[in-house]
Amino acid sequence: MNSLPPINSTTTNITLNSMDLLPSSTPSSIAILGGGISGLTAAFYLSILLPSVPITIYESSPHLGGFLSTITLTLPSGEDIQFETGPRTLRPGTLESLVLLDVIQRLELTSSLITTPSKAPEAKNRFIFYPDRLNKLPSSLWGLIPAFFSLPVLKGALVAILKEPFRKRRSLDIEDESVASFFRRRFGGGIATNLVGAVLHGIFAGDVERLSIKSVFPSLWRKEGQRGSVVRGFMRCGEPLTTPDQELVDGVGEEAKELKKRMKGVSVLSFKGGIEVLVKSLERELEEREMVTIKRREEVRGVGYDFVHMKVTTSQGEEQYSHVISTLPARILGSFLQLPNDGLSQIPTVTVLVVNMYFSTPDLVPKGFGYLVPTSVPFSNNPHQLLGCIFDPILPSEPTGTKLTLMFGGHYWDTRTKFPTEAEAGQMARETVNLHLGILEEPSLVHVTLQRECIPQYTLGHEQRLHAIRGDLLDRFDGRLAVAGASYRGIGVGSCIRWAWATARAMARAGKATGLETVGCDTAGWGGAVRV
Ligand SMILES: C=Cc1c2[nH]c(c1C)Cc1[nH]c(c(CCC(=O)O)c1C)Cc1[nH]c(c(C)c1CCC(=O)O)Cc1[nH]c(c(C)c1C=C)C2
Repeated sequence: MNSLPPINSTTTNITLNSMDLLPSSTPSSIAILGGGISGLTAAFYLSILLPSVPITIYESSPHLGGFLSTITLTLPSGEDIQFETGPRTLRPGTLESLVLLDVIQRLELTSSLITTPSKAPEAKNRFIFYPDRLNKLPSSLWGLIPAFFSLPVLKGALVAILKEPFRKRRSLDIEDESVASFFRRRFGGGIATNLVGAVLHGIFAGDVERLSIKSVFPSLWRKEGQRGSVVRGFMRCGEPLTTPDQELVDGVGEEAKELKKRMKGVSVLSFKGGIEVLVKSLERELEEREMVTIKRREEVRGVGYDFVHMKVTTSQGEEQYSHVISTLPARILGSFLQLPNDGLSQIPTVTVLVVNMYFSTPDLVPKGFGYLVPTSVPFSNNPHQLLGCIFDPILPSEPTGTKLTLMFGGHYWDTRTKFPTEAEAGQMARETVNLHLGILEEPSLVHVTLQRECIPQYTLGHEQRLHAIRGDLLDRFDGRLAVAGASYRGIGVGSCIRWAWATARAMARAGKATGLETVGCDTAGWGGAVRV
């Protein structure tokens, strides 16, 4: 199963800039902090690359997988309905999905895949609720022209796009900017608040006025910098792959590239049995590896370095390792590292309230992926601060009906300390589907999950913060402590897997890493080019 060759020597030709000045130390024992998808992926690849090195995963909860969780509820009739309470789909179209596909084929999960073609209504029909109704977004270039004239949410957008190439390019002293300010400067206010604000609800559950264009849409920022215009930048194709992306393409197995070719025309992936299948397979695989130990219900409380060993303090005691990879949320790691520039503590997160509902009547919503609600919708039309609603597919094993997942809160609840109870959340969801979709029927099943601090926010200055964190980690830990996870370089499952793989590889090959080696380098990510 493992076509990735193990590493049995410290001599590698990897380029790590300032890291090259540090003495290399071959990992002899590695701790992974956090058993979410990033921690599991890092452990998975380390156990392949360094098969004789002991690896210990620390997870504070009894379950692995973090926010990835599939649940099954039973109707009074005895039939089961499956819900996802967190991320549910994986995107095979991005360059970084190569690592996800590498994991999938190594775990022999290809036969469990469920694929949704890009042309299927469930993938291509996306809606924005604005100001009091669903606006179906165009799914093709041809559909765009009539949509400019008929959709309230696209009012003024055509003129804004035509004018964009003639707008002044940004001044050289702007180092970063909020997404809203960037779009206002390039396209005017309407697109920024209505369209882009909604899209950021559907990715970061975040505030378009606070998120950083440079970290959230790096390719748009780059296009303006290089071509003076986003629209002109899009007209230029065929840019060469950047170094981190080339390393990605070169680093994954041929089978993953083959699988990627088979995924042409696929919009999203999931698994029969839900997204948790990925977690369970990784867990099973790691449990079978003699050198891997998984410590559940063991909370990490501190990390130290005495210039010889890394020390991990947990709720159960203290252990020594040669190297550590932290996949804990940046703020938690920051609270016990207290680095001089304190960059870790400045990466905030938002809380999202997820309500899953099942109604026994089918087709209560149009065919599609779901809808998003921008901040510009009047309060009276979105009193409970819904961010968006997913129209979940009914599985072949399930009775006919309508399945919805509503997501509330996010940045709207930044200053809240008290969140709705289960009963209040259920009521909020009922009132919202009534107001937005005209659904009056009582749901047969309702499930509420408060995902506390689940999505990191790449706010203004995020990239500078990452530079500072990299410097602090090198100064303090000599490349023995590296970071991975959603806090840094991409919040989706695919990004978490890509960067955990990259960090594990850097640590295994060079014996020193921060996980932030390529900060500042262009990468395709989910916001950029899609090529293999
Ligand atoms: C309403 C809230 C949310 C919805 N999804 C997420 C939230 C917070 C989380 C999320 N969605 C995307 C990502 C990026 C990584 C990935 O897994 O691909 C994350 C963390 C993907 C995404 N979802 C939407 C867009 C435009 C994107 C970017 C990639 C793409 O174009 O596919 C739109 C969207 N998200 C939600 C809905 C209801 C929706 C559109 C109708 C839910």
